[in-house]
Amino acid sequence: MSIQTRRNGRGKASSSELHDNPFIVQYKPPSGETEEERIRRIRKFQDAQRASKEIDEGLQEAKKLMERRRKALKLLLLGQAEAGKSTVLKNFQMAFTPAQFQRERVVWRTIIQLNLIHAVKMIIDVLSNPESPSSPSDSDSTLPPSPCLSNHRVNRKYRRLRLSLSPLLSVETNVNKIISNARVESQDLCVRAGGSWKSKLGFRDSGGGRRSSDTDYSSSVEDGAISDLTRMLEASSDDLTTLWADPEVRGMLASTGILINNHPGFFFLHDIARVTSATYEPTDSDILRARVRTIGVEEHHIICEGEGNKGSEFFIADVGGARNSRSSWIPYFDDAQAILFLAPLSFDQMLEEDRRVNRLEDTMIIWRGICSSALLAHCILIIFFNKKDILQHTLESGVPVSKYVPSYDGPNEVHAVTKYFKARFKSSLKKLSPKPRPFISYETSAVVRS
Ligand SMILES: Nc1nc2c(ncn2[C@@H]2O[C@H](COP(=O)(O)OP(=O)(O)OP(=O)(O)O)[C@@H](O)[C@H]2O)c(=O)[nH]1
Ligand SMILES: [Mg+2]
Repeated sequence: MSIQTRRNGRGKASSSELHDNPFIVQYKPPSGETEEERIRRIRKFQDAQRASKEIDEGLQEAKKLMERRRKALKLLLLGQAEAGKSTVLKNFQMAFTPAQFQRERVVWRTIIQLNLIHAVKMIIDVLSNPESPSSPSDSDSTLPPSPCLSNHRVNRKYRRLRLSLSPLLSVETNVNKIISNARVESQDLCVRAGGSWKSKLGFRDSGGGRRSSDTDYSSSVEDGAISDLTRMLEASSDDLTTLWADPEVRGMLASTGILINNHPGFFFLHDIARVTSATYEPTDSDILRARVRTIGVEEHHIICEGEGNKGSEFFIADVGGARNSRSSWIPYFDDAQAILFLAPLSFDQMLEEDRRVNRLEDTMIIWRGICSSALLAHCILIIFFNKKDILQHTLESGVPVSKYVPSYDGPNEVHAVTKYFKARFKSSLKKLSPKPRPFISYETSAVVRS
């Protein structure tokens, strides 16, 4: 789309080409043109030429990107909400683009602080209202409310703690508003697909680019809220430690049926002094434990940095797994070469978006849909039986698989349970796939760095 015409063999435009070119025609000198009009016309012509050149360069860039995209491997991460898709993506980024990931650490620090405060909020809600916990219990067991809250002394103690933590909670609300999409109802921190939430948390891409004064203003508001959060957390460290160390609090959480090991923020409660310190820098393990719910589809272009595979490229699409996000997966089916399907064997858990639906049952329904899809018939399917550590913990704590899956009559032990479900997933692929495909599976704990 260039103003310049195609050239003849000697690098000159032919007179007929010049004559026909609508851009040239538009800027032809009219008869009786004054000197002032001539200068104005030439300036306009030069502006148009500049704009055209920019469009040409943009098109060239887009063409190059499409060509690179055509050659690169395209992966699609699928699975229900909280299956671990974004965590697997972080593993890829840590392994293949460590320098880029290093620059993002600042973002994860704030997310982890918010995750920690979210867990504290959950505890406070339970303390305030033990008979109807704000977070429904994780499993479908119905346990009686805690008896310890009837005690007045205990109530007074929690009221004081809640009061002293209230400034921290209001700062958290401010930061949440900056980065989240407030319209989405969820227990978790939600972000819209795209990198803008990361830049709000201080991540500056190496590309940089000029910032307008408006951007400078909102950045300073955001930076202010984030440093308030850090300051308030440090000031609240002792209160948080007291709250978490209290055996009555633990007892009460246990009695409401909330499985604290399954909630991201609770992991950071085991390390309050470190995470609330003003100089806190998250480790890789912390970042893998951090939780941000994906809404929509985020596509990541990975250009490997390491020696062995430097310059190799692939595209990974990370999708939101909640039920109302699943229709946004379909446009990505066309292009995908391989699907990494995350299938935690959470046999005793319910979906957050519909507490009547068992998580593992839901995962199997999604898997059957993927196996039978004609659009995905050409795709390599790889299944990750993720959250193996949680499965182990659940089984060791005595939760019987047969209570949830009556057809299971094997031992209540990780190896046997995994083998049983693996066979069911494999059989669905064999039965439903439009053409034969190998069953490729791994047992993973995505929070452990590979
Ligand atoms: N213990 C344990 N936690 C995990 C594992 N994999 C992921 N998690 C945690 O589970 C939470 C949810 O993981 P995500 O990767 O955000 O889940 P997702 O599939 O991207 O979820 P959506 O974005 O809502 O679709 C995070 O706090 C992770 O740290 C695992 O193997 N073991
Ligand atoms: Mg996600």
